[in-house]
Amino acid sequence: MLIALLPGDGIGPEVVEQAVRVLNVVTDKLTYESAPVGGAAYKAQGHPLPAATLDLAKRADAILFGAVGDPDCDKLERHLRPEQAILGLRKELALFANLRPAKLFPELADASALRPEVATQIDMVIVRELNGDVYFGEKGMRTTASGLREGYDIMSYDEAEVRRIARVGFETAQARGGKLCSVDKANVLETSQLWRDVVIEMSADFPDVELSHMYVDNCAMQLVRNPGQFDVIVTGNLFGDILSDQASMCAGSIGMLPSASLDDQQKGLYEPIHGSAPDIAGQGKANPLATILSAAMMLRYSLGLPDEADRIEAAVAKALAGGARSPDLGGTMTTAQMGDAVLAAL
Ligand SMILES: NC(=O)c1ccc[n+]([C@@H]2O[C@H](COP(=O)([O-])OP(=O)(O)OC[C@H]3O[C@@H](n4cnc5c(N)ncnc54)[C@H](O)[C@@H]3O)[C@@H](O)[C@H]2O)c1
Ligand SMILES: CC(C)[C@H](C(=O)O)[C@@H](O)C(=O)O
Ligand SMILES: [Mg+2]
Repeated sequence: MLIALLPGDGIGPEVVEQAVRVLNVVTDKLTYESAPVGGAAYKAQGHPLPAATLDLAKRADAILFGAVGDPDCDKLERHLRPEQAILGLRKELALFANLRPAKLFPELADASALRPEVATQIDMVIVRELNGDVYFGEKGMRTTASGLREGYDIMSYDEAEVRRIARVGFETAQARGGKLCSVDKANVLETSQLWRDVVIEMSADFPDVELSHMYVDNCAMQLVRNPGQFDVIVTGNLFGDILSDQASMCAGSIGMLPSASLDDQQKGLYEPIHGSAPDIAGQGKANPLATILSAAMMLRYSLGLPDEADRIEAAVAKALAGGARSPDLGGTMTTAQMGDAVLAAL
């Protein structure tokens, strides 16, 4: 099976390297092809998502992605910025369902920003819509009648978009604890009112799922107050982006959270939820566990290798139990040493 490796920028290549080392030990069924993406691709080829990179992503059985983002590129026209590469891949491949599991490894209770007795309750999946919302609406800069510069980004969802992600939310809840919390801002936004109406309509097909609704500002607060109340959260693109970074820190570190971005078949892109972390890039300080756990999700969701996925996840737990800690977890181990610790625990 062909894996497209898209390491990207900053710490992306550093963490992907460790994930490949781990994959190579658990299975010999994979072949790899790499391609530049993001700022690296812009600098080499003049575009953040070159045609050959997109073609590889389409041909591959699954994609393992690092991160994109480069401060050198922040002043480029938007369509040339590194971030357009990940947005383009998600859209071109119709990867609309982003699963971001946030679970506290018990050994990391002291790394969480929350009190240990609160943090240990965290075991949730955030199901984030990935192809719509304010991310993909009409946007631009214009001048108002009074001569002021004005930026605008249109937020919208149509009912079919809401239905397909809500279905993933309900089904994810069915396979877990049976609780789904739909997060929106229906008290202010029409986009959210439609979201809520459609989710309620769909709940008739899932009588076994206990559905609740929460405004996003309250959800941000509840994630810190009592994260154990959540089983599955389903939400839009922007709210899901923000809430998942917050959930990551409740669960110990942004360097711990993996993700799967799925289409309606088996195809998936797998990446840590964090970015290219320019502040620590090239220093061996990046925690590779989010990417290693993303590789495990890839084995499970796209490649039909659940036992190998279990093996990786167990090795990560064992490495943490054995004291493996990168700086974000309060330790001093390098990126490669964290990879070594997982390999030793396999
Ligand atoms: N999917 C993606 O490729 C993706 C995701 C988020 C941000 N970005 C991009 O990354 C760049 C930097 O963004 P940012 O600083 O807001 O977010 P970031 O996630 O890159 O970093 C935020 C903070 O978390 C730390 N951090 C992140 N990952 C870590 C890891 N694995 N181990 C240890 N510490 C880690 C960083 O050092 C930094 O202090 C921007 O260009 C942004 O657009 C890309
Ligand atoms: C880099 C950016 C476009 C991206 C997003 O907003 O989706 C990132 O923050 C993420 O969480 O994957
Ligand atoms: Mg994000």
